[in-house]
Amino acid sequence: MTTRIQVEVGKPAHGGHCVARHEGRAVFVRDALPGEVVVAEVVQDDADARFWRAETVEVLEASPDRVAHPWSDAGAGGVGGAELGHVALPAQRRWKQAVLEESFERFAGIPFEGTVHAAPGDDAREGLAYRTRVSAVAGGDGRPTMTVPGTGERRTLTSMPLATPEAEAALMGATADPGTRIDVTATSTGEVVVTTTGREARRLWLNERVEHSAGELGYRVRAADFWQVHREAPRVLVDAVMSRVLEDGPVLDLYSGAGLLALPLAAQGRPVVAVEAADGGKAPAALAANLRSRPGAEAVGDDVRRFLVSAAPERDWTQASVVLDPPRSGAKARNIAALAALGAPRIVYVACDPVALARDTALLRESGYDLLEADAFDLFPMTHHIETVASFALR
Ligand SMILES: C[S@@+](CC[C@H](N)C(=O)[O-])C[C@H]1O[C@@H](n2cnc3c(N)ncnc32)[C@H](O)[C@@H]1O
Repeated sequence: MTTRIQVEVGKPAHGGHCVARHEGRAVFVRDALPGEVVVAEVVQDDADARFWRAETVEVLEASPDRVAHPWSDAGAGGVGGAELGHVALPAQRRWKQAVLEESFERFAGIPFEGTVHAAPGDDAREGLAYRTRVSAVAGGDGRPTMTVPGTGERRTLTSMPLATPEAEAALMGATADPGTRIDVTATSTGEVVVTTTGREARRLWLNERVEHSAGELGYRVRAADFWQVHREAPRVLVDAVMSRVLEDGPVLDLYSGAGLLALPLAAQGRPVVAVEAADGGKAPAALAANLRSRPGAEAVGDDVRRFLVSAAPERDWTQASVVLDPPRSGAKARNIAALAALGAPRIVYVACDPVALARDTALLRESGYDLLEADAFDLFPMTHHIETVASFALR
């Protein structure tokens, strides 16, 4: 039997839901907006649970920020991947601003004073047509499907409007053996590829171009390599990092992927050490390819933790800028401690998770760094994700 409750919806929480209260218990409600009154179906109603999760099934009093979901396959009861589609685009940014402010207040103990900026062109495209990478799983008839959150049910896609038109067309035209993952990559140079195995994706070399404030750069990237998803993200993040590192001196780029952030710094002729573990400790192929012709730039295939405690202390980083772009879980205590021990005067932290950033901010502050500023970029419209760039100075 399912439990339905009527709740007044409170503020947004990290993860794409809003907080409500029911009989003294916190309930995380999806597909709702702050200030709304909704009927929600509880999806986890364990009597002992500290909090419940619930899905909106009826909106009794709608927020003025509620809009029709732009993707017919998603929204309440539909596939995941666009959990803020029912929220007007400016209100999505206010939502993310509120999450950042709360994360900093709770986990960093200081206010978040930045702003959530739209990526260039997103307002004109209404927050759609931005993803250059999309993935799905082939259903029973071979066509692309995505999962309905919390159910495990797979639905065949009829469209994917978050993707660029080229990526959407490739995804919708793709078929594969049932159960196979389908990955679409549409590069900035017009290449569009569909891969269905990791082996194939590791063999397929592609070309990206990034036009940033200080010039234009070409990158070699395999379909399997990490590359920023939003069509404008490479440019936005390169500019954000370049304006925050020290004007000169060496750079240590940790979690460097294919070298998106390392290459423009190496192109300035400064010594760059870039560390990436994607190729399992072997030379990271894309990173090495992108830094090959840059004297003074080094591509290191290693785990960041291992590098920080073994190779890094043998060098002098006291004039260096560290660029840190960890996965969603953040850098965490042991990495922050090892990093702080290097004594680099500047750290530029690119974060895809506001709570992880706020926790790491607290750790950096305890380890002798001051937060200079932090600013945010809405590089994942229609979702709860947000990219934040923060800079820290050694006290
Ligand atoms: C968020 S991506 C950033 C990549 C790059 N800075 C960019 O913007 O394209 C994080 C990268 O860290 C790598 N990574 C994750 N855990 C790692 C670890 N423990 N050591 C080294 N690299 C790691 C991943 O393979 C991924 O390429």
